[in-house]
Amino acid sequence: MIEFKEVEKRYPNGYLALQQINLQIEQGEFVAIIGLSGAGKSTLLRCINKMHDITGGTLHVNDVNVHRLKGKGIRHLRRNIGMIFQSFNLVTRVSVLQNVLVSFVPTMPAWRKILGIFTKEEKRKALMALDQVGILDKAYVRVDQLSGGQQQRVALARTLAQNPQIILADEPVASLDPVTAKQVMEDFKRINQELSMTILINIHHVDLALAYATRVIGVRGGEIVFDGQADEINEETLAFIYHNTNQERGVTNHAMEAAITEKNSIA
Ligand SMILES: Nc1ncnc2c1ncn2[C@@H]1O[C@H](COP(=O)(O)OP(=O)(O)OP(=O)(O)O)[C@@H](O)[C@H]1O
Repeated sequence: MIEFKEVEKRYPNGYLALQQINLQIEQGEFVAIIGLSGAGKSTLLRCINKMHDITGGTLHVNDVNVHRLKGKGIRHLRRNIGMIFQSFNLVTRVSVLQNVLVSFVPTMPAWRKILGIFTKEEKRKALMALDQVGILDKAYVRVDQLSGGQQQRVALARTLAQNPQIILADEPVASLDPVTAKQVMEDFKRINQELSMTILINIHHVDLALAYATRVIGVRGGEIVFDGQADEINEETLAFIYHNTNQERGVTNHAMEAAITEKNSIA
């Protein structure tokens, strides 16, 4: 379980990015975090694996107080929490399999790290992870020969090979075309359902958030302003989450209507 209690995050320059965050996420949930750019979605996600340190309140992951962790404790936490980025973060000049095998490096003895030797079992697990995301046939292809969607699947396989309990995905489909974005969301959904991994996904595509996640958290100005089931979301709640005094209301409403129409067509 991930548990935020009265969490605050103030950046060193004094900017208060998160305040009064109270949240409980049970193992196996599929949560989408939505909100305007700058609302605090990435900050919220990155506090969970201690990429950012909270500056107030408490944050526990499976009863471990994240703020207190140091060195080995942080490495252990991150072995249990996979992270997926918009930019895939792959080494594009080597093979798909080599990229997935990288997930074992943190737990390998130093001599194997230096020589780059992987065991049969590690290779088997890496190939299984590629199979889980449907790109086993690409195992020996160089990453730079794959499409964006396939590259995001490699990133997902690399995370799966590490067998985490939680996957944090920061805008994983932002750079993909709509069809590929849906395929990647399907991968997340399948992994969530079949492996009971908790998935937390930051996403700008409200339509995809509503179609695939079971729970939606709306962040506005560093605070949680909505927390409920995807099917509880309507135009009014979206207007509240996406309320921005600097934006033309008409434009915002148009975007929301489009999102709801799209959600209904996906569902
Ligand atoms: N290192 C930092 N130092 C100071 N302020 C920061 C830092 N990182 C983020 N911020 C600010 O904190 C606020 C929240 O940023 P965050 O990246 O969490 O928003 P977001 O909702 O994920 O936005 P986006 O959807 O554009 O990625 C923003 O106003 C941002 O400018």
